[in-house]
Amino acid sequence: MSSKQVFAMIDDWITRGWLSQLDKAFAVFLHDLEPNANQVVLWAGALVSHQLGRGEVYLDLEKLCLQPGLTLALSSDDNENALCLFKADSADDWISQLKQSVLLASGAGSTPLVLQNRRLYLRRYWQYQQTLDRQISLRLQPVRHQLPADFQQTLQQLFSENQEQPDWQKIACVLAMRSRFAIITGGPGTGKTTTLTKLLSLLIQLAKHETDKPKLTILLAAPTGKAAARVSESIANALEHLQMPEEIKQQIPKKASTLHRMLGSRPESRRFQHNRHNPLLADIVIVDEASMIDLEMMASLLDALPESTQLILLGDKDQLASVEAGSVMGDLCQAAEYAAYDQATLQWISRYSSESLSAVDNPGSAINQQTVMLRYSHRFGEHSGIGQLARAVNAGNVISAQSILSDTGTYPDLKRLTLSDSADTQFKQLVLAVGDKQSNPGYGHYLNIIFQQRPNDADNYEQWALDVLQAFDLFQVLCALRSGDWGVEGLNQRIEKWLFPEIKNTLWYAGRPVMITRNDYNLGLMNGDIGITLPDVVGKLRVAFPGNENSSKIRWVSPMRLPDVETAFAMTVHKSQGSEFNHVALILPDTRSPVLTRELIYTGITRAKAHFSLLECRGDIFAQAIALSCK
Ligand SMILES: Nc1ncnc2c1ncn2[C@@H]1O[C@H](COP(=O)(O)OP(=O)(O)OP(=O)(O)O)[C@@H](O)[C@H]1O
Repeated sequence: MSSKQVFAMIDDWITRGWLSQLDKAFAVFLHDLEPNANQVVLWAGALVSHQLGRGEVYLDLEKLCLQPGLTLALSSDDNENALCLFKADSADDWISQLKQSVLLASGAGSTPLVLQNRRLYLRRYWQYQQTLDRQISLRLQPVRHQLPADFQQTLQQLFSENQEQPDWQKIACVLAMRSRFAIITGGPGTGKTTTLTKLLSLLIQLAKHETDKPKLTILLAAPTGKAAARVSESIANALEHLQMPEEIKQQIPKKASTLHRMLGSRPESRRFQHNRHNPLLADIVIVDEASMIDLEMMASLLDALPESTQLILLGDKDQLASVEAGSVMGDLCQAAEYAAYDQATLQWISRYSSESLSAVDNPGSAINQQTVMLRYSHRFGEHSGIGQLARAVNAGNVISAQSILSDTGTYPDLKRLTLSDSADTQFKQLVLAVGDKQSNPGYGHYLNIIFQQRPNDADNYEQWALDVLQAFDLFQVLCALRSGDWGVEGLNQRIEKWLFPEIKNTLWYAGRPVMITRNDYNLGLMNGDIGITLPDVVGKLRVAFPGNENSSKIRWVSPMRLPDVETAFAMTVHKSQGSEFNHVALILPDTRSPVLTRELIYTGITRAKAHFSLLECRGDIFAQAIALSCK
């Protein structure tokens, strides 16, 4: 096939919606670099770019030849003919043709493509992966071969009230004392923050014992402002309930910053102020909501850490991966549920925690040895429909998930609605509901506060705005897609009309919630931050954003200074990561889509703290989504 024919086929794929102009542009770029490049190189370029666009950092050639439709997540059912091109070849055929090109190397160099273990990368992403592998493996070496004699007693005291058997929280602490890398994963309310607080108190005591260091430098971060605010709140809560000496409590950080702020972001640049030449000064760095971190950000973080810094990652491995390329947390936590510990790890656990775990037939990787999965949700007990539903979805158990959803007698925190059309009245009622924290709130609640509780005096303005922001957080409509009647765009238009029928041709109005869609370093507003448009003391519209992570003061911004925002009555599940709402209404579209996966449904459900409503236009989409996993 000539290059002209390849580009004609790529155009056909673009028409089908399978590839983008960006993917073609990358193939054209390769062709410009090597005009004689064979067709495999051009296709490989377009497909690596396509995979990156859907969050995959490499193209798996083996999988491509076996299951092209699935590997590339192509949306149509009639893709067989178009894909026979790939099925005819084996991965070895692809590799031997790729290796003839000057555009590809199997490691160091400057070629745009890198082939490693039958995986094809863009060089930049291969480098990120190298940084990640190297920096993590450095930290996996044990730094302690034994712990002080009185350590066990301190540990027993800290965990004396825990009822779980085995006590995974205790095991997580013991393992994290061994080396400079640890992962603590678990669903919502499994005690990640509580465990972290206890772990930090142990590490502070240990450092005092080992080095008599007066104070450890501990940094706490999360990928978004909202996630940083949540972890700060959880740590403050945990510290309130834990018994430990005041001098230790004082060393535990109470405020998290965003990763961007911690690393020192620079306007209009992907690079950070902190890197290997200007490392962060920290003994311990903790990152919460680590499932939201993409490969580039994780590589930047690791690049900025001195070798001696201990890194602790917390998060829920079963949540959706970041929107950007690379499901780092999911990859690092592979097989975490099997607790595939080797003999050395089992001995360490039993020696210091007195927990005895059974040996497994196939012990896992070095990363597995430093990973602990917390399994018992202290927030969603056995009677919580949200907890039960999340577990069934996560296990891919369609029958159980369906029956939990239908059993509203047993689980009053769940609701399931089948929508007749886009103007369904039940949906409208749910959105308009006033409710309050206890009953199912809709958007009527925050609007009541705006229009009925607006203070007459300037003194109470700040508090009123805080109340509005908190009330808006009680309810959120989530959806899977951006476009279409059931995507962010269609839903935002409809909900706006329902709530503000009198508003016409006006972009800005009192009550409009907006989400930032692009980092604005000058204003200190990050992609995903949400603000509400409110009239200020003299009636002029301004947008109220919660204070940044180190302050609880409202940040008032003029709408004129916010070019990159969109209305936020509905947001994608992806954008909702790191946030929680009392009531979540998850709307599934009326057509199948490769983005509708088990991880998306699980993430949507677990954003709900007290009430979860599933809104469907077609009965089969929920079951199909649960059956499809990103893993
Ligand atoms: N072992 C335990 N026994 C009893 N209650 C616990 C235990 N561990 C945690 N909790 C309680 O469960 C609740 C959730 O704990 P925590 O905030 O640590 O969980 P998390 O996994 O960090 O939650 P999130 O997913 O929201 O970040 C808190 O009220 C905490 O006090």
